[in-house]
Amino acid sequence: MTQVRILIIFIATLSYWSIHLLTSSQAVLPADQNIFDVCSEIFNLLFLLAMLAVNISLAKRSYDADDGKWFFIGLLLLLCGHTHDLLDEFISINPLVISFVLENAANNLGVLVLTYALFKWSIRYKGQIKTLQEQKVILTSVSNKDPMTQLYNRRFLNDGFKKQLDEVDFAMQKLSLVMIDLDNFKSFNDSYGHLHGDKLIQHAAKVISEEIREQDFAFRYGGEEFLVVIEGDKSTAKRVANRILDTYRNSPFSIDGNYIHKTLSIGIKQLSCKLSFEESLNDADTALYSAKQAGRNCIVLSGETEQPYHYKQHSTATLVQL
Ligand SMILES: Nc1nc2c(ncn2[C@@H]2O[C@H](COP(=O)(O)OP(=O)(O)OP(=O)(O)O)[C@@H](O)[C@H]2O)c(=O)[nH]1
Repeated sequence: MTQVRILIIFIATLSYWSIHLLTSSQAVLPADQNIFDVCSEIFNLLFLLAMLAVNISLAKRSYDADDGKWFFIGLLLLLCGHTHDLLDEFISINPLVISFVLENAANNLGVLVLTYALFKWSIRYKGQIKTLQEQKVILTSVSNKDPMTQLYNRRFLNDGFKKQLDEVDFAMQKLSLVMIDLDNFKSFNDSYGHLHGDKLIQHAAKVISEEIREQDFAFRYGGEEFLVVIEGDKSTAKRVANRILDTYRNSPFSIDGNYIHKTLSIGIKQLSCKLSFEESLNDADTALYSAKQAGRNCIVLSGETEQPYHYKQHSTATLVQL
């Protein structure tokens, strides 16, 4: 809508000055061309009145009152000047100083005020665009993030992130997928309730965000499942995964003063040009499944020995303890 308004004002201003220049060139014509001057002045006046009407009608809608005021004053001044021009064809206005003020001062001041109004408007318009751009950034970030954990969501993974990965040459840049799942989360939920379950998911997300580096991306992949895309090969990914597992296990998390024993299972797959992203994701998921099968609380690297790397041997599968 604002663009349309700017276009209307621009075309109107351009037409006005084109007509004005064309008609004022008639001044060099002999006096018997007076009828032409009168017609052109009437045309100018009608044109200014039309612009005033547009201005008033815009002011009645959402048009900014301050900008509208300056456009209005500018147009009124021009109207004054041109009314004088028209009257000048029929009567001689005395004293001369009034004639001079009316014609020159009103016209020139009118142009000045209109220029000021346009300048002011363009600055405000630029400001509005900047605000809109900032709002767009905020909205994009909100729609890319999971509201519960503030990690990236699956929509961003599927829509934006995968497209970026298409352009990566995996021979040059090493990237790895780290799939993380909270162990025995169902029994935790059953024992402590969903609200505490949500808190534990948020806690895990916090640990993950704190343990990865700036260049890595963490997603909430499912309910209690996370995906981290690590910049680096599988051994770098393993180091980061180890850190996450270590910190998560040892981080304090208690309910009603009772310490909660908690662990994670992790599957790792390095991305390569031989496999699609989906296939690599599948492999990471399979590695995660192997980690679960191996008794949880461990890390499995896909495609290697499939032997789980146990951060610390944990004999029991029931990891929720008071
Ligand atoms: N509180 C809470 N629970 C969730 C959320 N999303 C999924 N869940 C629950 O997470 C549980 C996942 O259970 P399972 O898939 O059986 O996994 P698990 O119990 O962790 O077992 P393993 O993965 O084999 O260790 C289900 O009971 C879901 O209802 C969530 O946002 N909040």
